[in-house]
Amino acid sequence: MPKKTVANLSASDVSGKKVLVRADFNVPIDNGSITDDTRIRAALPTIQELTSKGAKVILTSHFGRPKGKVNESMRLTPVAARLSELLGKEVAKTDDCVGDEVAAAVAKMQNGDVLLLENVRFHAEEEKNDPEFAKQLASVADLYVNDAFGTAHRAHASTEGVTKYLSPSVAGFLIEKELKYLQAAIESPQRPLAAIIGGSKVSSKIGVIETLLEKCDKLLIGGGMIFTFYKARGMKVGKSLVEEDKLELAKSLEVKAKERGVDLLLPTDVVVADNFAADANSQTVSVDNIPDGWMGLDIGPDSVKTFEDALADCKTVIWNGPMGVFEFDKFAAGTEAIARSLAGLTKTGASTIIGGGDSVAAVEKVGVADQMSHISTGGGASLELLEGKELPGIAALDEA
Ligand SMILES: Nc1ncnc2c1ncn2[C@@H]1O[C@H](COP(=O)(O)OP(=O)(O)O)[C@@H](O)[C@H]1O
Ligand SMILES: O=C(OP(=O)(O)O)[C@H](O)COP(=O)(O)O
Repeated sequence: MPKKTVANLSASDVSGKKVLVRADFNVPIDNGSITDDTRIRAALPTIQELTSKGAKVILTSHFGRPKGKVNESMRLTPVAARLSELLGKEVAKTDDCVGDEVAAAVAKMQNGDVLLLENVRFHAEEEKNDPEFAKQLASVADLYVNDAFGTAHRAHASTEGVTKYLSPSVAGFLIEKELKYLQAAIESPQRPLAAIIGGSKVSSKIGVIETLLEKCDKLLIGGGMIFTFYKARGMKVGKSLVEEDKLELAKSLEVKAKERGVDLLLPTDVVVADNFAADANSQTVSVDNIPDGWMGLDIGPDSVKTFEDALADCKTVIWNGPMGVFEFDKFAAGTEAIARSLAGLTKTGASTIIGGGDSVAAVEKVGVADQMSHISTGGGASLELLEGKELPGIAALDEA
């Protein structure tokens, strides 16, 4: 069901109104400095739309996993500072997200002002989706906008609970954009549709692989999970990563792909290392020739070529998870080649979608992030959406 969005709100719906906006400001911070402000910039269109229409914008977000207690290193103070710079206006911040201090700060707001509430996960009630806490959060506002795509798969007080106390409850522009690309890719893609799945754990990607087998024309698998597939075929994988309890599952996925006529491609050569380290000794071998005691840490050049050929005619490509241990330069070539290949595909008019998490870091490392059609701001959320799951933070919003 399509959801109501900020675009459906008229100036009179929001002018002079207090709008609680849930954003995902869970950004990487190192020693108090934000190292990647993508998620903050992604929230700006919604904030600016609301302030330009005369709303008082009250922002709420979590940061990290403080487990329901105040944690000084997880305050949102650096986010308020960065927001002030990006918006070109003062963004005040409270020391808590509920209580008298918040009520007083909101009472002082003028139309067009922006206020940031402290990390909502300092209260255990947030993750428990406690109704009383949700009511308290909602009490300072007139209406609700959820733009926290990265947290939309969590049914928490600030993402789901508050919608029961605020009306209207609508989606922000970021959630609208994420749904537009991710849902279209899976529900009504331009074909051929290819998915590239990498990363380290079969167990965490199994749901998405199963769903993609129903939808894709081609499924390319790389990363650490390929060795579970090889071992399931009875091949030797040396010291490579294997999930022993997923061998049967890997076999059944290959059978399912055949039955459905999906082209399931596994690498034919790999770069192996004599230990898991940036400076390990390495060699490229065929996958049926992995030496005892060595571990596969990247896909090899023949596999890159096979993957590139398979992708060449695709009109939609979804990518989630690196092809190898790209954090180590020696084992980054496969991931980097796929990133470049996708950048080239975008130029041919294909829709290229990066499903969050480590693949985003990879396309940024290669410098081709701006050459992708869409880069999701949610790792877990985009995976759940691609798996066909309902995201509670979106399901709870008003229908259009
Ligand atoms: N061949 C491999 N062996 C071990 N780890 C790998 C391999 N290929 C990729 N990885 C690791 O997988 C990690 C990314 O996994 P990610 O996409 O977050 O998903 P998940 O761990 O849930 O499968 C990266 O840190 C990368 O180093
Ligand atoms: O960073 C996030 O998730 P992601 O790493 O899956 O993209 C979100 O802010 C959600 O955080 P959470 O997984 O602690 O609920």
